[in-house]
Amino acid sequence: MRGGLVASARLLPRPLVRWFLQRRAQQDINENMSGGKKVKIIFVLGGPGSGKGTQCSNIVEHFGFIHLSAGELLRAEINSGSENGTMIDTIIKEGKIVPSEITIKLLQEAIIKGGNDKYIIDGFPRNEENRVVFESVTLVTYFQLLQINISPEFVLFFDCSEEEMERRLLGRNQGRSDDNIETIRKRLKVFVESSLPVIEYYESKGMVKKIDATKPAPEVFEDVKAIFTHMA
Ligand SMILES: Nc1ncnc2c1ncn2[C@@H]1O[C@H](COP(=O)(O)OP(=O)(O)OP(=O)(O)O)[C@@H](O)[C@H]1O
Ligand SMILES: O=c1ccn([C@@H]2O[C@H](COP(=O)(O)O)[C@@H](O)[C@H]2O)c(=O)[nH]1
Ligand SMILES: [Mg+2]
Repeated sequence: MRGGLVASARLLPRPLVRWFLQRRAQQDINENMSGGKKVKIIFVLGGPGSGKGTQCSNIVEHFGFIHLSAGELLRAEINSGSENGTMIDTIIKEGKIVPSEITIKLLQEAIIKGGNDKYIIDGFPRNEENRVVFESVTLVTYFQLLQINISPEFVLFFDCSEEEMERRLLGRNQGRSDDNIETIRKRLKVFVESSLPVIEYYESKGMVKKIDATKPAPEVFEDVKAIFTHMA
């Protein structure tokens, strides 16, 4: 049967075959991950300590999304004793960005395992390369490698002053190896230099919903709630 299909496909023009395979693969991704529904992805971005994790927990509780924190996935990878663990640990302590292929593999696995149709991805994409690679996921499917597009519904941006973020991180007290003043300063610099351009990119496409994150957490959630209530 498969041999017959391959033979028939060879008789068709290549662009047509490619288009057909790409459509089938995209349908398969959507169906495998969500029982036939289109998978919704929302990126939650903001500087270190802006309150992404805090608000994502609220979103999960009220709106039934699965929360994937790229930083948490990387910390779990370190703790699992994986061969990349030491390298990831060093990068996090330096406040730098882990290579895209590592983070994206962890995110893809978590999305497929999640089996849900709504995901909030917290703290990713961290730079332009993360964004471009994630939006063009490469899959081995049917006869060849295919590029499949996964783009977010919108980007939730927690806008917070550096002073406030630094104060919050120094008081977080969760035993994180990067919550020390040297690493915090490096993370703030990397945020401005590498992560803000990603937010600007999505802003230029009209996809950013900006929230004033300097306010107390319950007030921030009121603003978040308004956005998610409208999208439901
Ligand atoms: N609106 C807020 N006002 C005051 N403190 C807050 C607010 N939101 C979160 N916090 C506190 O600030 C600290 C950092 O919050 P959180 O972990 O949610 O930030 P984050 O953006 O996920 O940071 P990171 O990028 O480092 O993971 C936590 O101790 C949290 O309790
Ligand atoms: O996409 C990502 C996300 C995170 N990192 C690294 O992890 C730390 C901590 O991330 P949080 O989102 O603050 O939990 C971050 O400073 C990076 O070093 C990453 O490289 N790529
Ligand atoms: Mg966080």
